[in-house]
Amino acid sequence: MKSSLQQELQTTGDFLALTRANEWSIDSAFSFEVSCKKTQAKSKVSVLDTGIIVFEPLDHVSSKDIVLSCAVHGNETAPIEICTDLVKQLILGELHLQERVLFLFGNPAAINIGKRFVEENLNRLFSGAHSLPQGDASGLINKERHRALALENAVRDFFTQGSDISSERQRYHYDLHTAIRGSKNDKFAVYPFRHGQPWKKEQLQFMLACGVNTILLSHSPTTTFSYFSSNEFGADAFTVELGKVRPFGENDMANFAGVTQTLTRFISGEDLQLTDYNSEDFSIFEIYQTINREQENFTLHFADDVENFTDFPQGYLLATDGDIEHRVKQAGEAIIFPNAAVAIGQRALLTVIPTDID
Ligand SMILES: O=C(O)CCC(=O)N[C@@H](CCC(=O)O)C(=O)O
Ligand SMILES: [Zn+2]
Repeated sequence: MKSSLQQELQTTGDFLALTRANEWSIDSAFSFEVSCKKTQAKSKVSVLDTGIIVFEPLDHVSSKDIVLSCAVHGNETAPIEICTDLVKQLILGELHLQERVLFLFGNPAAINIGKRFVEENLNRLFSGAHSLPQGDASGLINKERHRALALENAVRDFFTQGSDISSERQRYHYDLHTAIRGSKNDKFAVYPFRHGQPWKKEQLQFMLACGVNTILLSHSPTTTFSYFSSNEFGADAFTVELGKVRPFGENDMANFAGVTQTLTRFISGEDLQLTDYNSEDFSIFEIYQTINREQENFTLHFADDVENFTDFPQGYLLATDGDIEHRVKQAGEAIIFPNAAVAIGQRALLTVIPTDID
């Protein structure tokens, strides 16, 4: 017998509503079949937990396992709207499903309060960090830590089950975010550390098709979600920043048409219409300084409305952390993700310098 959750979901396709109504878990998982109204292809839809839903083609063998995540930070609404819309189209049979897709709505309770997180920043809890004491949250067992573990398990199961279907598969994880500040480059992506493996031009071409022409290359392991999937499962993974944090309904979705269109084509197996790689199409940076807040008394020495990718002269004092001064070391060094209010021990600022991948 269908549960009321299932009935509601199959009628409305509104997975965000189900997710928001169940902040940390649902009573029991459920699954059902849908047929695409255009192609008649059948898919299996499995709701594994709140905010965790898998779509799997039933009529053909797929070759890609795609993870699309949003709301790892609860107030980053544009990605939530994009994923909600894709999920709705799939549930209502309006979009052909070619590949296996796992959608994750990371932090439903944080969505409900319109905040980045409830107790602890979820995107600092992956690769097992949920089980380690860290920063001023040392020793805490909170719901975000449980959620990080649940999300890790969902990704692990999804990729592992894919390998049972066929051996030659490609894995992807695009973790969709928005930046707290405005950015000179409105859409950009963090390419997690690849431990010396080459940066993939084809992935940058995919980003470009999404309207993302600015890439930050990371040179060290992090506890972010995209690094987890890249490092542990060999997925092509990015943290993708789509504009600036705004409340639901205030996003200019036309600004994200490239992302929506490219993700739609990707999951439905249409030609992605990627252009040939041309370095001039991109602004590529490498992460140069990672400045953590280590002291109670941490100050940034620029205004709150200074945008991401603003550069400062060599020697400029960017931040003081107690007695420690953090200054610009190189001409062209620019700031990303400044946030003086992070927990002690966490990243308060990145700097980047221009580079290329040739
Ligand atoms: O704008 C900001 O300050 C933060 C936006 C955001 O949530 N960014 C991610 C980036 C993750 C990564 O480095 O891959 C984060 O800080 O978690
Ligand atoms: Zn975010």
